[in-house]
Amino acid sequence: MIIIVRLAGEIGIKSPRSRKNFEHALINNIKNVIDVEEVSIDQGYIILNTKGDFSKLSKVFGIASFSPADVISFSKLQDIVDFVKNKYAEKVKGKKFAIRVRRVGKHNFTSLDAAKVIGSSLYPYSSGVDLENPEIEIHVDIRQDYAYVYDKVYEGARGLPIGTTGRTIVLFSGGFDSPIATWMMMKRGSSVTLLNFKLGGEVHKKIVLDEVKILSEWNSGHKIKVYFVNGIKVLSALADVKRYIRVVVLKRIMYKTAELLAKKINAYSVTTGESLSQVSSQTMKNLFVTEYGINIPIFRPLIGFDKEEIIELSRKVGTYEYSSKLPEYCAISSKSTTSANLEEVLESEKQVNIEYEKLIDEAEVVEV
Ligand SMILES: Nc1ncnc2c1ncn2[C@@H]1O[C@H](COP(=O)(O)OP(=O)(O)OP(=O)(O)O)[C@@H](O)[C@H]1O
Repeated sequence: MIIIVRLAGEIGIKSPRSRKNFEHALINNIKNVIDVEEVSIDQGYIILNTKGDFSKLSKVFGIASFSPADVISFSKLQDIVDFVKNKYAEKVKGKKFAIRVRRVGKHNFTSLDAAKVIGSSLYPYSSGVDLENPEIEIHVDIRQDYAYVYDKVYEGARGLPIGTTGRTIVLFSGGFDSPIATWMMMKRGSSVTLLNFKLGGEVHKKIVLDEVKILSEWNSGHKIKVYFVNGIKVLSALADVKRYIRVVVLKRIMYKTAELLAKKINAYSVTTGESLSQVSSQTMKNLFVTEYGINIPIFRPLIGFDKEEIIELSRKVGTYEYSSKLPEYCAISSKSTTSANLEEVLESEKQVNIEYEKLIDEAEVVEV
């Protein structure tokens, strides 16, 4: 079966060299998720020859849409008309239809001419033409001496192919936000490595891994590594830190651990699920204090999202069910200040004894 894959818009406007790299990465990613016997590139389309189930393409980033198609060669317009009539006369029975023609190459007819004759040949079998709301839409994409004919256009996930924009370390709590922040980075073509401060024992770990399993369906066949560090040990080291700044100090420890891990595995950013002022630790002032002195870009893809928007996305992505099971582990966040004092936080941090290298070395690493 032939499948036409349309590249997500942005890939099409890249320079020829980068476009080639993106196409190459996308083809490899596609091969990771479906059985491809043959592949070629044809003016903005990737053409796949596949035998198996192609539905997994809907979760491969970098694809705008895709269609199973017939490919026919022709020498005159009538050849196309005959093919479409043979294939669709039965299918348009009792239905309003539309013919959509796109044309590239030199021909002695225009796209409109082609649509008219193809349409006229099907008209007697149908309930008429409806260009606004057709019940069946037949597409004919004409090239020089061949054409793609199809009637289904499946939505792709858009974005950029995974693996094309660098690796990020995601601070992954397992709540609603960080899985969606992860998905947003994956959508922009990033490879992700997850870092979880395990605060709720095996229950916490299981929820995280269930979410990672869902996210890996969107990861174009690549594995996702999760580092579970001992969060309880970190919490106990914070016992003497004043309660109202404890959560800010904890977040700084998380950022620092993520920064160190990024350097170890050649990642170039840290991603979090923070959204401006969603909770007290996420006010602009507290984010400033939390990020102070951290020497790696911190990405917060959800910074401008409302909680409802994040939850809606989590239903679409598939993590909602698991995120909703996560109990509130950050009990220390109650009585937190919304305006931490930088000097006070830095001073308290000096009293906390954390061996960052050891935290990472002793982490349990699971690959999903
Ligand atoms: N236990 C944890 N392990 C790793 N990262 C964490 C942990 N807790 C919080 N984070 C990071 O800090 C961000 C903000 O967490 P916070 O608890 O303040 O808000 P939240 O709304 O509960 O976030 P989430 O919905 O992602 O759990 C999270 O999105 C995540 O990136």
